[in-house]
Amino acid sequence: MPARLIDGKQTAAAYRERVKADVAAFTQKTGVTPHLAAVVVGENPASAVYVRNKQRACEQAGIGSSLHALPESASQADLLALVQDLNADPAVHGILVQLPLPGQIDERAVLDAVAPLKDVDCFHPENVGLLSQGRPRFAPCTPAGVMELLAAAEVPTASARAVVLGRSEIVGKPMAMLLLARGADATVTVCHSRTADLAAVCREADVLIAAIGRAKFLTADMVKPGAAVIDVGINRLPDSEGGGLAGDVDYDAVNEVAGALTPVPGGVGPMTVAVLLRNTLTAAELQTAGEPG
Ligand SMILES: Nc1nc(=O)c2c([nH]1)NC[C@@H]1CN(c3ccc(C(=O)N[C@@H](CCC(=O)O)C(=O)O)cc3)C=[N+]21
Ligand SMILES: [Mg+2]
Repeated sequence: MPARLIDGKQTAAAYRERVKADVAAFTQKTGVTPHLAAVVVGENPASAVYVRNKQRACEQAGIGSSLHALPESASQADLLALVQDLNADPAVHGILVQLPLPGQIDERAVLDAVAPLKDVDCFHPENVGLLSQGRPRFAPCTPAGVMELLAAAEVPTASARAVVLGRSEIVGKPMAMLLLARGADATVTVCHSRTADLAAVCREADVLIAAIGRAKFLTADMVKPGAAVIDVGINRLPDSEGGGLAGDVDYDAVNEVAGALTPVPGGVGPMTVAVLLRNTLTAAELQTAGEPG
């Protein structure tokens, strides 16, 4: 019995329509157009695709965007100077420094330099702190996108055992925070590549979030029959395996065991972009006098 498809494209489209209406109302009231500055360093082809998707989504939502590209050889000082300029520019509300960065640059130092009120990724320690205290300024894009998908698919979290597979700063850890938050009330286990009996731990999950960055890693024997499985993976397969995009989930096999399942592409990815739009409006509201903080 195949799993129920959780359609990220459809959920993201409805979410983006709501953001578009809120942006229009904000701009109408304040005369301010929210603006996202995207910073890209080097020639990473995946980054170029994602940043282009984000800019297109901005335009469709009435949000301005600009692309700030530095060469692969850029120094950390060059990048920090650019971030400082964007921090100081009142016309820029959101700043997104597309990861990964080239090896000569310390990602943590750069992400720490983004003004907390413009940190639409929710990567800055201040914003991660607010998130962990249950009073988030911004929703971490991918984890909040996952929560929207669970809600849209009417997957209950309050009574659920949730297992997060992966402990990254971008997904795993903030994902656990959102599932634990009052209102979501899940009972959360975070596991990772060093977890013993990983398959047994994953099989305990009613809600299983795969975010480890390894193509088709989550196999059917790791899924409790009927569980909801959310695939955060965005792995580019080598041409020898047919190329294209694969998730962290072995989709065809898990599809026969799970109760609900997100596809890759068409699942979490579009939601990540949609939440980024919401965060950019939030940033504009926070930085526009007279708007509720
Ligand atoms: N500062 C920063 N913030 C990020 O949020 C961030 C980042 N760096 N670096 C890379 C990852 C990856 N990421 C994706 C966003 C959208 C799709 C997306 O739209 N995916 C489409 C398919 C797109 C395609 O065709 O490749 C889908 O899954 O349906 C994927 C991946 C955000 N990231
Ligand atoms: Mg690096």
